[in-house]
Amino acid sequence: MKKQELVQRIRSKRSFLCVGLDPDVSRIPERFSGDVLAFNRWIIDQTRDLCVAYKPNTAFYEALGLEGTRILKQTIAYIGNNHLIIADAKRGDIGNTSRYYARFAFDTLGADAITVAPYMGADSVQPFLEEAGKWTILLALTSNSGSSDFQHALQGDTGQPLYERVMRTAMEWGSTDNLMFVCGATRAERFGDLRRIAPDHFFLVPGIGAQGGDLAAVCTFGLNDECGLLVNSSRGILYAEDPRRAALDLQRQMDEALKNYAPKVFE
Ligand SMILES: O=c1ccn([C@@H]2O[C@H](COP(=O)(O)O)[C@@H](O)[C@H]2O)c(=O)[nH]1
Repeated sequence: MKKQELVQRIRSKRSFLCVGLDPDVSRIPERFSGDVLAFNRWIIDQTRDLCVAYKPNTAFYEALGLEGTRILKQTIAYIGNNHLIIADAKRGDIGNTSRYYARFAFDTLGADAITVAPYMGADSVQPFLEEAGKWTILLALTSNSGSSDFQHALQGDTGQPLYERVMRTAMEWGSTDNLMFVCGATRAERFGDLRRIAPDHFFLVPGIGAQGGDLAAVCTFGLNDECGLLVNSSRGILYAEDPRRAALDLQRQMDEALKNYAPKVFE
């Protein structure tokens, strides 16, 4: 899905919600009898009109063995072509291996985007960026507490935090049409800075809901004239008493935020 199409979908749905599909068999309602695919289909049916993206985290499927890969592929097929599908796999290896990670995510699974770790540098990220019409979503400032171990560390030569160096360097590898950044909602105080570094790139923002991130602050400082945000919620929707209601609450907050902070999206 091209950026213009994504922005058009955000505009018409008045939503930049990404629903995380992280099925935990021990938390799926009993009536599904552990049938993960049936649960995923139900969640998708409940949320289709309220979100613009789905993000299955591959860990939850890999843990189910061969059957998990089948479920993931069928889930992606069930979503269809009208949503951006992000394989949250946080890959990255020597170039030759990254090429096969890309092939798995884009060709075997049918995803539109994949999350990638930047640690191994340019040649580890390039094979993902080379895939025409696909998105690479690079970890910049993650939502977990351990993100301060490395990502905030100031770089001796420039005095920039590492996440800034990652973003500025990667912006030379990719463009606003094939590269996004993961920026955690639990780091909302940094969103002004993140937006200054990358004014025109989309950010994938996990960390609201179960991790306690601040959606309002993310929107205030993170929205740009094309929206520029995909905000993810996984457990906060999947295991809510009423998943549709939980998604609708978020969509309404997003609609308000777009009107207040990004009215140009509608022009
Ligand atoms: O910095 C990051 C990067 C990825 N994630 C992933 O997003 C979802 C969040 O799930 P919630 O249940 O909404 O907390 C999950 O798949 C994480 O692995 C992240 O949280 N932070």
